[in-house]
Amino acid sequence: NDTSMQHRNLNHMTREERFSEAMRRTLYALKVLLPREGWTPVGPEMKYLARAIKEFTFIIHAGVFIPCIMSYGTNEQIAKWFPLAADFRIIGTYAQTELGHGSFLRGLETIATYDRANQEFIINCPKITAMKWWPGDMGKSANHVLLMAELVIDGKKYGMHGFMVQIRDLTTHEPLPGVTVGDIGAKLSFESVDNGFLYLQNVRIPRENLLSKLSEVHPDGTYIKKGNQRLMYGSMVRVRVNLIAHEIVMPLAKACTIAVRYSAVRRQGLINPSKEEVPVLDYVAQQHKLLPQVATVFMAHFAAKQLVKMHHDYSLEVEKGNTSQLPELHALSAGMKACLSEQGAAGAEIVRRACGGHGYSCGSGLPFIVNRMLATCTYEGENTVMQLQCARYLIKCADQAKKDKLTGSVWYLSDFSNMSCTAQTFGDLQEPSVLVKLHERRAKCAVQHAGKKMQNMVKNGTPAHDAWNMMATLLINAARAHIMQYVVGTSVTYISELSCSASLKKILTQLCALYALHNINSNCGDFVKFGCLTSAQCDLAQEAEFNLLKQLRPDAVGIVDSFDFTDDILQSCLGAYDGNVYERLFEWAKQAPMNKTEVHQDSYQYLQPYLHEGRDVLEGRGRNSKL
Ligand SMILES: CC/C=C\C/C=C\C/C=C\C/C=C\C/C=C\CCCC(=O)SCCNC(=O)CCNC(=O)[C@H](O)C(C)(C)COP(=O)(O)OP(=O)(O)OC[C@H]1O[C@@H](n2cnc3c(N)ncnc32)[C@H](O)[C@@H]1OP(=O)(O)O
Ligand SMILES: Cc1cc2nc3c(=O)[nH]c(=O)nc-3n(C[C@H](O)[C@H](O)[C@H](O)COP(=O)(O)OP(=O)(O)OC[C@H]3O[C@@H](n4cnc5c(N)ncnc54)[C@H](O)[C@@H]3O)c2cc1C
Repeated sequence: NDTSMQHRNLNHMTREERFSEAMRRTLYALKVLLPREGWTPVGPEMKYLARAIKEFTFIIHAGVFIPCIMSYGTNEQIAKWFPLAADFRIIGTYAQTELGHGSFLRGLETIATYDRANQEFIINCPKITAMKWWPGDMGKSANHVLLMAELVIDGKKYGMHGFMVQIRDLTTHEPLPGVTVGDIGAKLSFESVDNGFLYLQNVRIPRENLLSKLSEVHPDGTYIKKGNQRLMYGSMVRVRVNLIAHEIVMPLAKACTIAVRYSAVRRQGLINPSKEEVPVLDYVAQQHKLLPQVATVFMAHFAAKQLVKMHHDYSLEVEKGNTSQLPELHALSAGMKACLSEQGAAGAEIVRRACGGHGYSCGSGLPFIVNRMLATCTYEGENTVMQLQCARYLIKCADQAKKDKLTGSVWYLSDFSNMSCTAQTFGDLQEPSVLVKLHERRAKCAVQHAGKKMQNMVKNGTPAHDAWNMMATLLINAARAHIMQYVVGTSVTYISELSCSASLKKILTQLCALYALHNINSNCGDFVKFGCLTSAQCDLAQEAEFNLLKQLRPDAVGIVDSFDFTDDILQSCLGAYDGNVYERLFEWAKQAPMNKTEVHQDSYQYLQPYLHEGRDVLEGRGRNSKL
């Protein structure tokens, strides 16, 4: 209810207005509303902030830069930089991606050369492709960057390391000498974020600015490794784990809220010719578009909670020096981020499209969500690259499963029990245990299939790297299958262990079954090819899904209302709680800057001569046109 937090109509603002408004609101929220003592930008408050603010700034500062200080800094470095960053007295970003490289980190070209005489690192972008490009908050906001660069000592390369580099003056905010920095221009979304470019030429930083938890450089230039170097990639794992809730589950929940509420209000056409026009939500085709996406919100939420817990447990182990869980966590977080962002972004577009013309209006609030979710498929690890990382781990585990009993998320790869499906009715296929088994079997077969294909190619003389490249599509499918079985399995377990009312558990169980069946029906080729289901059972699976749509239809609005988004955060004429869609759309349109005058003078000057000629002809004064 604080008017300082109320969103003005973003669509009627320029990009620069949105940039400064987002910064105003974010700082107001962080520095005025939150209790000063005790909170940190990576604490639970961020979840509520991210929920309450439609466009906030400092996502990378809070979600990546600060956690990196904690992950890569020594205790002294954390003590120096964390308080400054947590209190926004320095603003940072995570500068890793370059104009020429984003996925292949070993190809990054920015160099940090150690200058023993002065005990400094000299930072250079040797050519244009080495320029840092994309980091959020970097164009105009950040005055520091956590720069990921190749460490070089006496001509020898030591790989990517993290360096704290100040890029702007803390008094004037002007770029420092050797620093060329700015905004990369208009993007598909994130209008309020100043993703930036950064060209560094002979910028000197103290030796102490190498974040040295995992490695350090002594004054004489001696390089010391201090831990598992793969932890250097740890910040990316954390962001992949965290962004699922913030950037996939929550936006999809907003989109579903808008689309389901609108579909309950919008009457269009007849089902029974003798009755009145129906709400489009009564069309099974509409239910088939919307309700599986509502189910995805819940299942992705449950699976993400499990992944966050796994990451938390892993972090405690790393503190004790045990990094044994890292390979599985990397594979799972990479696969989950890729597959759920793919599903979420596609799902948001499906529900937007289900709202017809008004879904194409920015007044619906849906284009904002769809465009922003599209970015989740690219940042923090491009999806294809992440799915292949996940597949790399699965293929290794499948080989190991031939001799060892596997545990963790890949345990099913060493499950050689009879997994044939005996379902005779569509009710059998709504059983959670049956759905879990089906997904495990499909995933196991998909991984083995990809592995077998590559082995056969190598046996026939194909180099392993070429076999990998040629089978990439099968490997990506295996990664998707693995994640789907993980999401279904963790969700079934989570719901079964949830202490809640029987009626709520019934709805959640139905949603879980709907998610699993929708996945089966969307990938039935795999389920038949791998012998998981017969063709007749595939028919039953479709029947089972349609039956669940019918069962869930009466509760559809109640379910999305449970996401509890305010009208202010939805910013949607279609999804407002009162359902007054048409009045809201009309009011919204009238506020458009285009309508601040009845005649748009700038364009009228071009039209005027022709209009006056038309007027004269119609009033009998003008000459007939040549046409
Ligand atoms: C007010 C604010 C309010 C709210 C904010 C708060 C919170 C918000 C929450 C989150 C933020 C939300 C949104 C953020 C928005 C935008 C953020 C975007 C930021 C970015 O995009 S940062 C840049 C991201 N870039 C990448 O992800 C690069 C991807 N590429 C790579 O990771 C690597 O290049 C690679 C893995 C593809 C290949 O690396 P490589 O060549 O070195 O490795 P190999 O493939 O040869 O494998 C070697 C070996 O290493 C293992 N490995 C690889 N990666 C990892 C890892 N990350 N962890 C552990 N192990 C890893 C791999 O498995 C191999 O092992 P093996 O045993 O040899 O098989
Ligand atoms: C909104 C947004 C915010 C961002 N914020 C940040 C940030 O704060 N900090 C930061 O450092 N970066 C940031 N990024 C950059 C982001 O991390 C990179 O865009 C991402 O890692 C992909 O790298 P790239 O763009 O260079 O694509 P490339 O790596 O060039 O990939 C291009 C395409 O090639 C294909 N491809 C690449 N490698 C392979 C492979 N091994 N196998 C098969 N196909 C492959 C894929 O289809 C891929 O889409 C942001 C990006 C966006 C869009």
